[in-house]
Amino acid sequence: MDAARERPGGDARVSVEARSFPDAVSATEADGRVPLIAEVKPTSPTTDGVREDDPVELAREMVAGGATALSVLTEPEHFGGSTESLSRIREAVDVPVLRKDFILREEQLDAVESDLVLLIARFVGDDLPDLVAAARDRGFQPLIEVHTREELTAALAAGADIVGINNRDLGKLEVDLGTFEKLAPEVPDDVLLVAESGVHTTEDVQRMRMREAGADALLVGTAIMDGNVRQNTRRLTTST
Ligand SMILES: O=C(O)c1ccccc1NCC(=O)[C@H](O)[C@H](O)COP(=O)(O)O
Repeated sequence: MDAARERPGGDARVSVEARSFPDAVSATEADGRVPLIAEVKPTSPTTDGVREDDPVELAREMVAGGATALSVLTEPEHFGGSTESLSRIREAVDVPVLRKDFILREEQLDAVESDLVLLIARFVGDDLPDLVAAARDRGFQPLIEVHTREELTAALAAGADIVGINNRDLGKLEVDLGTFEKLAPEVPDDVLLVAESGVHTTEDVQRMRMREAGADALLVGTAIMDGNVRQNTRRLTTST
């Protein structure tokens, strides 16, 4: 995390007019589709190779496939992302866009505009309440990512209203869909709940959306980036 902490912020404080993620989720539900955040992830520590397509084209295909929102990696070293890709994508689509990165310092929020920003409880620790406030002050909708009960407690104490439960253990890099099933019942009903990572099949979608687990939305990267992006997105968004 030392390298992530060193990464620069922006030249000036940003002020965002965010596209509402909760409204986009409600509209997707009303349309009879599965609310899905499709992730533009050119590569990752657990993926072979790099997807070299223009990220804007990938993003447009995801939206054409029915994605409710997009997640765009801006981390350059391990995920092949950039703030420039995010800006171009947000310009090209009209759905909410999540900035996916390892944000550790307030100034890093100013590197680029987006509608949502990811804050990972595991990495920000005691700084979570201040970063949530700093993100909201700028107009961002913070999506707070957790993987354990302790992190969920910290997220709720920090006032989280959008929580992502990551099925991937970012220490061991192992994925277990049971993580979401275990923690989801402890999330209050008024919190918008996102199931992250490890969703590949329509059965996985249904598993995360089942009554007990109850994901309001899913965040999917690998299963969408691997092959025809539009078809992959459509398959998952129509698997009701
Ligand atoms: O995706 C990785 O390999 C990874 C490795 C180390 C830290 C984070 C990582 N991914 C971040 C994510 O949470 C996922 O990109 C996202 O939830 C989508 O997951 P998936 O659908 O399993 O690609």
